[in-house]
Amino acid sequence: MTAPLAEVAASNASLRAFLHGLPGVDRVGAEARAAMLGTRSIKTTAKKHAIDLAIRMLDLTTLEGADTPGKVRAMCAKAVRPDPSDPDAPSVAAVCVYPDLVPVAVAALQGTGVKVASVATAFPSGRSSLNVKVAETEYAVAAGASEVDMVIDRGAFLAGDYLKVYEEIAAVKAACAGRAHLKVILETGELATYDNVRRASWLAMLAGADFIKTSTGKVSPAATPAVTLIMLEAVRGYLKATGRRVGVKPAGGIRTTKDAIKYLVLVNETAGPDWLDPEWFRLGASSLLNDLLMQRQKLATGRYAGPDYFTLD
Ligand SMILES: O=C[C@H](O)COP(=O)(O)O
Repeated sequence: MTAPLAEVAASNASLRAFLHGLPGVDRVGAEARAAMLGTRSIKTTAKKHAIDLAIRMLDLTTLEGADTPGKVRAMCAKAVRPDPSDPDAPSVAAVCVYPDLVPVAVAALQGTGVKVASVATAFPSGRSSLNVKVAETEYAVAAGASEVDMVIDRGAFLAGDYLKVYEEIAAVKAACAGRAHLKVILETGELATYDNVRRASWLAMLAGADFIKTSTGKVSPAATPAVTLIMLEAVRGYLKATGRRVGVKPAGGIRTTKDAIKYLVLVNETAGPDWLDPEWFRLGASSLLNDLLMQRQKLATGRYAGPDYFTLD
């Protein structure tokens, strides 16, 4: 980190000065660029590659109060071998579950290479004490989660208490103890402005985020191309300023292959092709995988399998 950036978190005033000194987002320009990139068509040969890449980048997610060990085990089986009729179909990157289901997912995925991500820090609201948030993170990591998806304290952020948000992220990062990657969920649907999305992205990265993630999937709007564009610009700028690469994860409401491919185009054109890797880009989704598999099979055979061919997402 350059010297001035290292000093940014010395106080709330210095954080505020830095974050409010970032260039303002041109809302109309960002939305127009995201929309324009969304209309790019790609060749059929590239489409097969894009679908496989999207599967490899997928954080297959279930975050429901009604989740059961059986549901998580079934999801893990699907994560490893999404299409039982095609051994060449790639596995997803990770499954994402609530902390108490981490042991179930870890047992089911042992030796497969599919990672286990746990939400933490009083997901989705983030309303609890720091002690509880840190304890929940420690619990998930001790249970074997190799990725932690935390939420920021949006109340503190919107009240201008940037230092509180920074210190919380840093404490959760410390609780990951070098054993888990930290994804920081900004919950962009609650941040009110694109300028705030840019500020929250930088704040999370300064505090140690390995990934910045758009949304919990519990708030509308969730991921949008324009918000993701702003976050991709932020990670590109942060790499330039510090030499450290941070990943990006749009999540929530991504349900179709068409949408997934739009995000891949956005990554390629905004952050650059170095981010086109599951190490640096993920798609968080509970019900995208079946559409990717159906489109994949359509490309291979020329026809769609019936909608009930694949097990339910
Ligand atoms: O992190 C992922 C999201 O919670 C999934 O949201 P979704 O159910 O809208 O796909």
